[in-house]
Amino acid sequence: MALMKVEGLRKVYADGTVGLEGIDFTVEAGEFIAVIGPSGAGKSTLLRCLNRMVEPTEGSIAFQGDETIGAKGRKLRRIRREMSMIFQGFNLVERVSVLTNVLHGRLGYMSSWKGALGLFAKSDIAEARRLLARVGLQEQTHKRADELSGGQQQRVGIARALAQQPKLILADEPIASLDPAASETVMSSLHRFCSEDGIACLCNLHQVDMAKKYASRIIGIHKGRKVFDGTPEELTDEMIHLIYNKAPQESVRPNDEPADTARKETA
Ligand SMILES: Nc1ncnc2c1ncn2[C@@H]1O[C@H](COP(=O)(O)OP(=O)(O)OP(=O)(O)O)[C@@H](O)[C@H]1O
Repeated sequence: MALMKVEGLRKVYADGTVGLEGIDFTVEAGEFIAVIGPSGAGKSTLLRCLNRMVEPTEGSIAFQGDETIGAKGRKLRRIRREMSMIFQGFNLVERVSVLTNVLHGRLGYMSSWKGALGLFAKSDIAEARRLLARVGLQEQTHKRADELSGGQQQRVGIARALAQQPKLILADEPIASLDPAASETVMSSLHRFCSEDGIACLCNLHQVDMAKKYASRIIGIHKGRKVFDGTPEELTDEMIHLIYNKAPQESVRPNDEPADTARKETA
């Protein structure tokens, strides 16, 4: 069984803007997938629909065999804690310590009153410290999050995501705010930890070179439609041009389904 199976995913925003149209793909356990496409293509909408931060309009998202669309209460909480999110703007609580930010990754496993009071278990604190050492930030443990550089803050974001013990990490342009050196550190850390822990990752990226370097599979989106799904080797210059410059229905298959993909989906 695939870790995630997305079928016919469609999102139309309240103002009528079509964010996604007929998206189908599967994610296998441990796969590292980059999602690329021009600004406004629907990359963020896709990731946010997968964990229901954005409510999909139509379609199906099966995560570990459970339908995510329509899930509520405990079921939604369980789905979300096994699907961590990493954000472009880090989304740390700036005024609290680095350690506490990592511990926030454990909130989905705690009762809401314990979480509100910050009553973390000793084992969670030990694990958060271990994760901070893993991302090379043990010396920053007690600093306020906003005292760290952007690259360091994103490594806290990675440690927080790992604290959730997820099966899937959704990373929405994790390096868009970082300089080249910090971008490399963040991408190599994210890739290494996912690989070591068998975590799948869907990573939105603007940088095609980074997608080719780190992902085993690349999904290309143009105007809300999937126009490419293949390996880095299959992502030719022609395909890159297609993803970034031409609407599939205009350029590849007039009056037909979204452009053919370099690889057929496996169920
Ligand atoms: N809340 C919203 N209401 C209406 N339209 C929206 C909303 N959020 C996004 N959109 C639109 O949906 C489309 C897809 O946007 P999305 O942010 O998913 O693209 P993206 O590929 O992530 O872009 P970028 O790379 O610039 O972040 C765009 O046309 C965008 O303007």
